[in-house]
Amino acid sequence: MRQVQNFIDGQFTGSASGRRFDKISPVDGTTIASVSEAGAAEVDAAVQAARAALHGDWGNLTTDQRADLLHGVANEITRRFDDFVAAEMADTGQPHHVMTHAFIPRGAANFKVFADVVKNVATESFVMPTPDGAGAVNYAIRRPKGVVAVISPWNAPFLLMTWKVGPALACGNTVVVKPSEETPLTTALLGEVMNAVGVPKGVFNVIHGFGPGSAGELLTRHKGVNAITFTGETGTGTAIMKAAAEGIRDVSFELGGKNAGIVFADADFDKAVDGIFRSAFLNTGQVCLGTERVYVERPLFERFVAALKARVEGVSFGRPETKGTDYGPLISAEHRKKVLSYYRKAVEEGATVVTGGGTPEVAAELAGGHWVQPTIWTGLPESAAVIREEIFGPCCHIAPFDTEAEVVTLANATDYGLSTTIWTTNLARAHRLSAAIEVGIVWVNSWFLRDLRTAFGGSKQSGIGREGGVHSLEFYTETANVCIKL
Ligand SMILES: NC(=O)c1ccc[n+]([C@@H]2O[C@H](COP(=O)([O-])OP(=O)(O)OC[C@H]3O[C@@H](n4cnc5c(N)ncnc54)[C@H](O)[C@@H]3O)[C@@H](O)[C@H]2O)c1
Ligand SMILES: O=C/C=C/C=C(\O)C(=O)O
Repeated sequence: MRQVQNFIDGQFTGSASGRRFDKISPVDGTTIASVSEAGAAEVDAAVQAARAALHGDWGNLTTDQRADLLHGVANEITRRFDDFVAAEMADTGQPHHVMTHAFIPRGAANFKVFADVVKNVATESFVMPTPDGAGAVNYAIRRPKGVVAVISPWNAPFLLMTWKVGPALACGNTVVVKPSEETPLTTALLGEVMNAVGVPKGVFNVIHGFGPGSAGELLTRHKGVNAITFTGETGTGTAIMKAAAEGIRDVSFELGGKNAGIVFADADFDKAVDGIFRSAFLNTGQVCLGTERVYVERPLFERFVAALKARVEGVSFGRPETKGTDYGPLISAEHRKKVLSYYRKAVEEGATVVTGGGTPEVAAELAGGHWVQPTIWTGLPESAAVIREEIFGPCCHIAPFDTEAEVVTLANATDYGLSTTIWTTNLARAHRLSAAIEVGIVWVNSWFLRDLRTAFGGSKQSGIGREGGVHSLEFYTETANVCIKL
């Protein structure tokens, strides 16, 4: 049985309490690892180690030396690519191609891009006149914020954790990471990489456990934490923001979504079907940027529903490492129960179930896994629960629309504001809609294309702040202005 330990001050360690929890395979329900649950002693040791590193070897490095180390981390991740793929497949049950083409390559990229941003982005300066005519010069300096708590979710664990750790370390901070209890493996593996590359001890720390009353809450309430970056459910964000208020700690939140996919009759039909299929069903629908509300211009509606149904019914379930598997399980029995409750609710509210709606036939050896059918609904009113609430599963509702104004109103009728995907060959219309839909991220004739230099984050209940490129510097550093009289 794989033993997963906390990683504190460069050492893998258990916990004073000896408490451990099981990591269950989403694929077949077997126990695949035993994980140490960090308590108050371990959380405090991790924060103290991070603090010491700030004032030790790490804090004494130049920006270029730090950037070189982070490029070394990226290179070591690449060298151990297969280890990270295997660990993340074990953690999530998601197919091999999802790991190799989408999620794991971003681990190295998230370190590389910010190592380069901190070296190449200028800080501002202004020369001002003064009454004596000699003038004064102002220039900005950036300092690390200090010890940053990183709390990450289970749906793309390595991508999402390194999306925060990369810029935090590039800016000179140190981190204490609390990965999701559902997916501890790749974050633990990154500790091995940090040691192998020679990142000073205490810079990168990992504590495992749960949220309320466990490592997550202990970390966010720890007075030695200077800032908190969190990705997860909106409700959890509320709890963490309350904890951050004690001691006035800055937060960066990437939260839930209920994203609209909009398909106009003039869209490239095959690309739109493929794009909506990916955005609704990739990672078994467990993608915050994914589409759960699809709106199709009426002349195309019937044809589009039939085409998406055919795509969905062609997926193959199976073990992630099995060649040809293109569809995995949900992360946990609890999440499966939640998604199936929405499947029932949709029928109670009068949905037409175009396909799916239940549990698929899988091989007997997989029967203990957290499998659900990919599902498409039509015929519901916009007030229906599956159209209002984030399900975070492989399902979407498709509704027809007639005018641009109508579909903008439909898309914006949500408390969330994360992302949208628009399919049309009329680019004037694409620009108009991109400005009108109240989200942080708009994709036109594409989905999940990511330039890591761009602003990334959600509006309304989907988040606070933007990360990406220079936007990450705004959160992971404190900017000071120096004014010198000439
Ligand atoms: N906006 C984005 O970029 C983005 C990306 C991925 C996932 N998400 C969202 O994340 C959710 C799915 O992930 P999840 O189920 O892991 O989210 P979650 O909120 O249940 O948990 C996320 C992390 O927070 C920890 N946590 C929970 N309660 C806590 C507390 N009170 N104090 C401190 N830590 C606490 C958990 O242990 C976990 O590590 C979905 O809502 C999805 O939309 C958003
Ligand atoms: O499930 C949500 C995926 C979020 C993706 C990112 O945060 C990213 O691409 O940086």
